[in-house]
Amino acid sequence: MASSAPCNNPIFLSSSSPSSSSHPTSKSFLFSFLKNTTSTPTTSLKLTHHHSPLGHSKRSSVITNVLKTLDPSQSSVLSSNDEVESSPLGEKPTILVSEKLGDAGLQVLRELGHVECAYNLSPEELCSKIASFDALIVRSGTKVTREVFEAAKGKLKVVGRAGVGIDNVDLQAATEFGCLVVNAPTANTIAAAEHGIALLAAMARNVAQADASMKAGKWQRGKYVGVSLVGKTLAVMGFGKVGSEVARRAKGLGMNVIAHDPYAPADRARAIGVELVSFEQAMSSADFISLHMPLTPTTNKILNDDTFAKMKKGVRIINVARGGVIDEDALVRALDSGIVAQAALDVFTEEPPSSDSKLVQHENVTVTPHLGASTKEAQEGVAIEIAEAVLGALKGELSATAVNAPMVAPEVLSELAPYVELAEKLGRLAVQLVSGGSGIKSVKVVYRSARDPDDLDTRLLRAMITKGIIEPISDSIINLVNADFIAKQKGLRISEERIVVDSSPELPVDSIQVQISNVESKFASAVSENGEISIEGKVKYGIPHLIRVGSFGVDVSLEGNLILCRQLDQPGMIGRVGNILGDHNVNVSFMSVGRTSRRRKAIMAIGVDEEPNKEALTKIGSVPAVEEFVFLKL
Ligand SMILES: NC(=O)c1ccc[n+]([C@@H]2O[C@H](COP(=O)([O-])OP(=O)(O)OC[C@H]3O[C@@H](n4cnc5c(N)ncnc54)[C@H](O)[C@@H]3O)[C@@H](O)[C@H]2O)c1
Ligand SMILES: O=C(O)[C@H](O)COP(=O)(O)O
Repeated sequence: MASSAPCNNPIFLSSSSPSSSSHPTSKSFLFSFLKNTTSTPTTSLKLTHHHSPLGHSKRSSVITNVLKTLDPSQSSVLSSNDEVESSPLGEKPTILVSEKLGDAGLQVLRELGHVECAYNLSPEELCSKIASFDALIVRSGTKVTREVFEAAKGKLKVVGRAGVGIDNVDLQAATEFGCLVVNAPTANTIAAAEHGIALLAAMARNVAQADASMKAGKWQRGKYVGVSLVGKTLAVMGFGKVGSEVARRAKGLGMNVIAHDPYAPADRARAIGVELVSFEQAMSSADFISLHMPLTPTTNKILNDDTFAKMKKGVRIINVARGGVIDEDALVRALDSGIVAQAALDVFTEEPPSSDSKLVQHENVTVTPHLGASTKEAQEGVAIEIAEAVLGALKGELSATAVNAPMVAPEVLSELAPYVELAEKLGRLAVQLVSGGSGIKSVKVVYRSARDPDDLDTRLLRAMITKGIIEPISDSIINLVNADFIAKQKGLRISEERIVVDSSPELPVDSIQVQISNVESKFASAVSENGEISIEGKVKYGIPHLIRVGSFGVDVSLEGNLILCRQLDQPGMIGRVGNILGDHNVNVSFMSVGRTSRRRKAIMAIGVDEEPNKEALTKIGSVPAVEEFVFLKL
């Protein structure tokens, strides 16, 4: 008899605007739900929140729907009003803040969570603490490595990066461990852009060097003659949020601004009078180069000996992005040779850099200790932005900044919520129909819908089917963050087919069919003519129903548990099986009979509230007309 593993971890459901893509400037929305855990009971949940694109009541109902689908007993923990009562075992989520965060953000966090601020932790100290926390909030100084996720032992649900760059978080490890990563991508944009401009102007006029000289008692007017900005060409490398704000300001200073960004829309550049150019063109024509791209494998050391060699002699470099985008040794060489006249750097490959760093000590280099985001305004803004994102993820709200979860638009999520339960239950049922020794390798999901195949976002449904299939047969906890990864890791290939059918286009999905091929079934009748285990379900009146098993049509709501029984179609069968269940105090909730033709083979699908004991099941099996049966937990 198959049984389902307890679902004891958060389920993250995420969403974003339909136009969202991996482009960093796209607006995206995360919808997540912290499901009760066996060890960490239901959290007190509050549904007032700030920037959700869904109206409050609509959001609540979506969340409630998804809650119901995941665990009907949980639906009562949410109401449309502010603070919702905890379950009797309820406790607040625990949040570790490992770097200085603005007070306003801490206040927001403390309203709903237990917050511990522990700064300057060594990697070992972080690892030893992390297993007690549901969420971790960091800035750029904390390395959230694979070891941290391992040490968290499944407890850590969200990492919040209070800022933009997530290069200090091991995203792959986070995804593998089903941990959501959110960032605060907008609140420090202006601060970073202003710092870039401050460095540009300070460098051009030798402000830092002149200041140090005067403080050393000197008066060196001749030594610190600068260069003018007006009319000079500035190449903005990375035309995202910060880059475009720098460009806008540089235009105001009378500079000729060009930009290189393979992903930036030309109309945005045109709108502020910036010409988008190739990398080579930017390198060869700029008097000033300002870096504003993320640190990725592609941008790592993107400025190196080769690229410096292509620059105009006497070029000036500004970096408020990430130290790693410059080969720092190559920069020292370029400064020494005069290719680069000056550099102004806020960020370094290693932070803090060593005190004898040739780069930091270079007389033509102006440095600041990663201060780009460090204005009072930006820090308060970032703190609030990340506090909201983390709490949103923990308490089941739409959140704007998921970094490692697939995005599904909120309106799509709202539509799909009832199908989420159906998808998971079909996965859960299908896997229980596979006989013990069979390894599942290939699953096909067929969505029947009146809509055009391009008009149906199935990622959420696929994740839930994966969850339903994998969780009962492994100790993996599946959520939207890690579903595809774990499926791949387990060698499970999930393919999808969308069939346009003549039904209501109002409904996103008419029915979902799950087929598992190349396996044996413990219930032979679940095998279709094509030789695969096949079950199909649909949502009726908001409730998931099983409508087909193999080639037998049935109609039973997917609630409680299910007995599938194939028998010779003859009178009295419902009564006999019903009596056995009744004698063993098992309540029948639904019953449906599907048959091939009169008095031939039939399938009884019986919904039961309780799990029948072994004796009851043996008695059902010994009813002479019963040819096979299976008990399935939903
Ligand atoms: N110094 C600081 O304190 C500070 C503050 C904020 C942001 N930052 C850093 O600034 C950078 C930009 O931040 P943002 O908020 O503008 O991010 P963003 O995501 O809005 O913009 C980054 C842009 O870089 C582009 N890009 C990606 N790869 C590129 C490549 N190979 N060549 C050219 N462009 C490329 C992207 O298309 C995007 O438009 C990030 O590295 C961030 O970490 C630093
Ligand atoms: O990526 C960022 O947001 C900036 O580099 C800011 O980093 P910080 O939070 O460590 O100041």
